[in-house]
Amino acid sequence: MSELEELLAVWLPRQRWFSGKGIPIRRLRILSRHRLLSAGDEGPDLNLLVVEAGQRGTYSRYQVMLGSRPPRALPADLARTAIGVCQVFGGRAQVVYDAAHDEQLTRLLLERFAAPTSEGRSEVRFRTVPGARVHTGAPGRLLTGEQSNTSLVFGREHVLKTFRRLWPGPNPDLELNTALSGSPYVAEPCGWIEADLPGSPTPTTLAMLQTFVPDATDGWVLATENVRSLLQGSSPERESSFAEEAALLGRTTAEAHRALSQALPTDVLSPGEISDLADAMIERLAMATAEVPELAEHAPRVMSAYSDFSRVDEPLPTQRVHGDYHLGQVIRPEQGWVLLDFEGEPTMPVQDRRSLSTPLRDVAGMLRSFDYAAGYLLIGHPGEPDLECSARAWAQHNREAFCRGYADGGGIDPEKHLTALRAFEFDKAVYEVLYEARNRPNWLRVPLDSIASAVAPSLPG
Ligand SMILES: Nc1ncnc2c1ncn2[C@@H]1O[C@H](COP(=O)(O)OP(=O)(O)O)[C@@H](O)[C@H]1O
Ligand SMILES: O=P(O)(O)O[C@H]1O[C@H](CO)[C@@H](O[C@H]2O[C@H](CO)[C@@H](O)[C@H](O)[C@H]2O)[C@H](O)[C@H]1O
Repeated sequence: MSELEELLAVWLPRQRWFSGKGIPIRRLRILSRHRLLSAGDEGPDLNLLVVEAGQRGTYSRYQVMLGSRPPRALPADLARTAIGVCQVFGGRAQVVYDAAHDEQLTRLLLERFAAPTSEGRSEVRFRTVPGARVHTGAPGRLLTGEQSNTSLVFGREHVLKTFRRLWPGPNPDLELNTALSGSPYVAEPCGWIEADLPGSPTPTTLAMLQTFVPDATDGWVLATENVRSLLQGSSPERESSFAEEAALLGRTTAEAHRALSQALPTDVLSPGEISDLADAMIERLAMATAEVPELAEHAPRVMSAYSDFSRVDEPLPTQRVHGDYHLGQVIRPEQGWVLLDFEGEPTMPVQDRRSLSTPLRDVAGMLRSFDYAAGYLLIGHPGEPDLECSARAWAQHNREAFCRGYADGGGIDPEKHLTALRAFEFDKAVYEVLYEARNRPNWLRVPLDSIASAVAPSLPG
């Protein structure tokens, strides 16, 4: 490996968005590198790298936005983002760092959208949506938090989401946001960055530029504030006030699903295909149990739900769906809920995430999230049965409200598909067990407890 590759092999696994945590990187290769921007002779430069990390024989691609400056020219406030000192494009040694923190560079990045050059044959292209206006001038402020990607907010105008794990072809987030463009359910897409990468016949999406939705709070924050205040003994009206939000979210979800089904292909799952889907769930359960042995004691209960699902003999409509739907993926400005992040589950291969699925998968994801909001607040209160009872009642109340809103909004009635819904909820909970074990071991109890306490298919009510 080159000097830079060695440095990146150490830096990459420490990043929140690195999806291969816990498995050593055996080999790291820079697949492509482009000097995107240069602010002058003394830098800084913005270099866009696509690297391939090899772990246990599988190779994953990641995007790294690398800032570089002459040594000793790194401002003090960027020192903590330094990766090391090495040559980037040959020539003099440079200090290299995470460019997402460098406002001088992120400001220039936005300007490239406003003034796309004639870069038709360039390997990295900035694209703007016809008719979209890009407002420049503000630096990109890095959004912190538990993110799978890296998002930069420019004033109150735009968000640039740079995709970290790269998969060949169009990114589903861009694809579905574009399909819903003009609707009130999404932030308007304004542009994207794409590149031709080795081994991929179609351009790969590197980043997506959207309008910023100002004065919005995300659903996870709203829900956990509500359940927390309830647990602290505030009045029951506060519980019902969130149920109204949950019902509106259900309705909005149904409307967004309908808009997606009108804009993009649809199909129907035959009973045979349903049985194949149940087999895939069983496989995922086996994989997760091998990595998280605590799952084993609950496996019979989960298997029985999958087995009931495999015998469902009525066709299920399918379409493009969100794929990783939870309270952290929806924000609430004054005018209503807005859906974000249509990328699907970050670790799933992109061809699976782009395939058609039943909208019940998203319904199940959001129902799990109400359980999560309650379960998360119980982490610090083990062995408090009254608290547990109130938190679970909160979750149930909001799950019911969401399902009612979904059916009222014209979606398929979740109450009429309890067997399928239960299987999808378990499948999501199994995914969450793996996700938490790899990323937030302190949270592992949340999905495990849900699996342990799930009762017969009586949801909702
Ligand atoms: N267009 C937007 N307007 C306002 N906030 C946004 C917008 N897009 C993203 N955000 C904020 O950024 C967070 C992360 O965005 P998301 O697309 O879910 O990224 P990731 O895939 O990294 O989780 C969201 O929870 C939300 O708070
Ligand atoms: O980074 P993404 O938002 O794309 O999704 C991943 O991370 C999520 C956590 O940040 C994770 O969601 C799980 O935790 C949420 C609370 O933090 C909870 O609302 C969700 O219901 C639960 O699944 C998501 O699964 C993962 O793909």
